[in-house]
Formats: sequence, structure tokens, C-alpha cells
Amino acid sequence: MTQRGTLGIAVIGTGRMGADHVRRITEVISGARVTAVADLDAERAKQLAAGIDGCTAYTDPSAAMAADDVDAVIIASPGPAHEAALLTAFEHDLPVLCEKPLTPDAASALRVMEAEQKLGHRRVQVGFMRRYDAEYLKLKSLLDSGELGRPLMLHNRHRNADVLPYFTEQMLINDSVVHEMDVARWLLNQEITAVTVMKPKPSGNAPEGLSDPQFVVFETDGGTLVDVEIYVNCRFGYQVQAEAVCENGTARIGEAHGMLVNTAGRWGGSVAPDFVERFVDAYDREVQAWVDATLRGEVTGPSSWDGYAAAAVCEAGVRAQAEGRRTEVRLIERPALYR
Ligand SMILES: NC(=O)c1ccc[n+]([C@@H]2O[C@H](COP(=O)([O-])OP(=O)(O)OC[C@H]3O[C@@H](n4cnc5c(N)ncnc54)[C@H](O)[C@@H]3O)[C@@H](O)[C@H]2O)c1
Ligand SMILES: O[C@H]1[C@H](O)[C@@H](O)[C@H](O)[C@@H](O)[C@H]1O
Repeated sequence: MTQRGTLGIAVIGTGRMGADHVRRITEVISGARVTAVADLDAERAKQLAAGIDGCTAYTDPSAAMAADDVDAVIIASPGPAHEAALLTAFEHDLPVLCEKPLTPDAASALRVMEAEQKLGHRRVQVGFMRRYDAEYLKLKSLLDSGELGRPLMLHNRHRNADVLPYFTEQMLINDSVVHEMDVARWLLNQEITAVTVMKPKPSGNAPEGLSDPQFVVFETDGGTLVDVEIYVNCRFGYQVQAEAVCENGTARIGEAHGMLVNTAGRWGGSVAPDFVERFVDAYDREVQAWVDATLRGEVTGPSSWDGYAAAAVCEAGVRAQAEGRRTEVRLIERPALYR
């Protein structure tokens, strides 16, 4: 610990999410402080570090993780850079909160799990923050209580106002639908066994080369059907909704937020502009839970196994999307460390 009872954290990748986590650790949560930031963009890291007492800027993530005042790591670089950062964190036996996706494909996720198993203990929490959202937590506890009976179907809507120009068809699955892969597995306590992707005629708002929206269906080993409407250029705001249809009732989350206003012959509320606003409390709770567990010497939350399972479903999803046919998901047997 760099200071008594305070975790010194290195944040790797200081773009949108990394910078937001730095702000959160510095201003919102307790028990931790940012002692290092690393970004390939030296200027970006330097600017962020300049505002924080005792924080050093690096361009090399390995140098940041080797620093004496670093006790734990948040990885917020792009998905393809996660494997290398995770393996370096393991070399220093550091606890890690790794933004989703754990890695972009199943083979690299398997390598990460193998390296973690060699350490002999769990080190990774994956940043599937919806598991910390108040509404998702309520839905999970209702489903787990059995009050509604067995879940038959789970309908999901995932809408972003827009995405950056480099957003690809594959990212629709790997960056966006990956959240529904995780929440479906978590809410239902089931594994996803097959994926089908269908595409309506694209929206006029979709950029050239991106077929948007898409409709994704998961089959599960418990016989529940899960569908996801993913629409990343809906223009009107950020919306994430889920409805569980069970034997004895249904439960829906993500419908309304904030104040309801009546005016000029209309009524209504507002739609969050982006995930940073919609899930602010979930991100806060996620990072605080990670810091608290780390200070207790524990690792909780979504594991590398969850990251691997999602990566395997993503791989099947990308194939289903490209080939236009139902694609099965194959998982290895769950290693003892993750049972
Ligand atoms: N949980 C969520 O809701 C959520 C939301 C957005 C992004 N994310 C995830 O967070 C991660 C970052 O996304 P973002 O939107 O902040 O991206 P971004 O492009 O805004 O930022 C990424 C930063 O990482 C830096 N970088 C690139 N390669 C690096 C490397 N090898 N080492 C160190 N730094 C490197 C870039 O220079 C950039 O500053 C991704 O894994 C993404 O999927 C999660
Ligand atoms: O990386 C982002 C992020 O994960 C958001 O939570 C999701 O809604 C977006 O679709 C995705 O592009």
C-alpha cells in the first residue's frame, strides 16, 4: 500500500473510459488513489497526471505496473491490447480490473486464464458493469428468488445515439452485444450455446459499410431464448432495456429515468445521452467493490471465465453475422479456479 490502507492504482489507457475511471477514483470512491497513468499517447497521459498529486505519467504500461507505488491496475486500453497488459500485471501479481472485453477472442482469453491459473489464485475482475446497476441487480434477485417461475425468454434492447466512424460490424457484436452476452449468462445462470444474427434493411442513419440495426438471438443450455436488438445509430439517445418473460410473470427494466414532465399537451421524461451517464452509478459501484475486495485481499465480480465465455460467444456471433447462419458456441470445461 502506498499510503496506510490506500490502494495505489495504475490506469492503463487514458481515453474516454480510462479518464473517467481516474476521475472516479480521485473524486468519488474511497480507499484508493491514482499513482500512475499510462497511454501510448504521451501527451494525454501527461495532461491527466498533471492534475493529480503523486501521479506519474508513462507511455509504457509495463513501466507503470513495475512502479513501487502501484498496488493494483485498471486496464482501459482497447480490447486488442488487454492480453499483453493482463500478462504483465500477472508478472507483478497485481489485482486487475480489466474493462470489457477481457480479450477480443476465445484463444487469447484462454491464454489469460491459463496464466492466471499458473498464479494459483484469481487476479481479474472484468468490467461488466451492468452487474452493478441497481435495476439489473433487482431483476437478478427477482429471477433468483424463483417467484416468477422459470425464465422462458429474455428480450433486450441496446441503443446508442451514434458511434465513432471506426466502428465496424464486428464491434457491434464484440463491443456492444458483449454486454448482453454477460448479463444473459449472469441473470439466467446459464451458458449460451448458439448464436443467430439477422439484419433488417439498414437505417438511413447507418454509415456506409455498417449494417445497423441488427437482431441477435442466443440459445442457452437451460432452454431460454434471448434476443437483442442492437442499434448503434438510433440518434435519440442511449437506451438499454431488458424484459424477462417467465412462467408466472414478466419483469422489465430500463424503461424510464428521472423526472416526468407534463407541458404543452405532451408528457415525458428524458433519455440519457450516453453510457457514461446511464451507468454512472454502476461504474461507481463496480470500481468501489473492486477496491474494497482488493483491500480485503479478495477477488470478486465477473471473472476471467466470464470474460472467456463472452469472448467465445462473440466469436460465434461474428461468424453467425458474416455467414448468415446459426452458429454453435463451444466452451472448454470450466477450470477449478473459476467454479
Ligand atoms: N464498460 C463500458 O460500458 C465501456 C464503455 C466504453 C468503453 N469500454 C471499454 O474500455 C476500453 C477503452 O475504451 P475507450 O472508449 O476509453 O477507448 P478510447 O479510444 O477512448 O481510449 C483508449 C486509450 O488507450 C490508449 N492506448 C491504445 N493502445 C494502448 C496500449 N497498448 N497501452 C496503453 N494505452 C493504449 C489510446 O491512446 C487511448 O488513449 C475498451 O476495452 C472498451 O471496450 C467499456
Ligand atoms: O464500448 C461501448 C460500451 O461498452 C457501451 O456500454 C455500449 O453501449 C456501446 O455499444 C459500446 O460501443
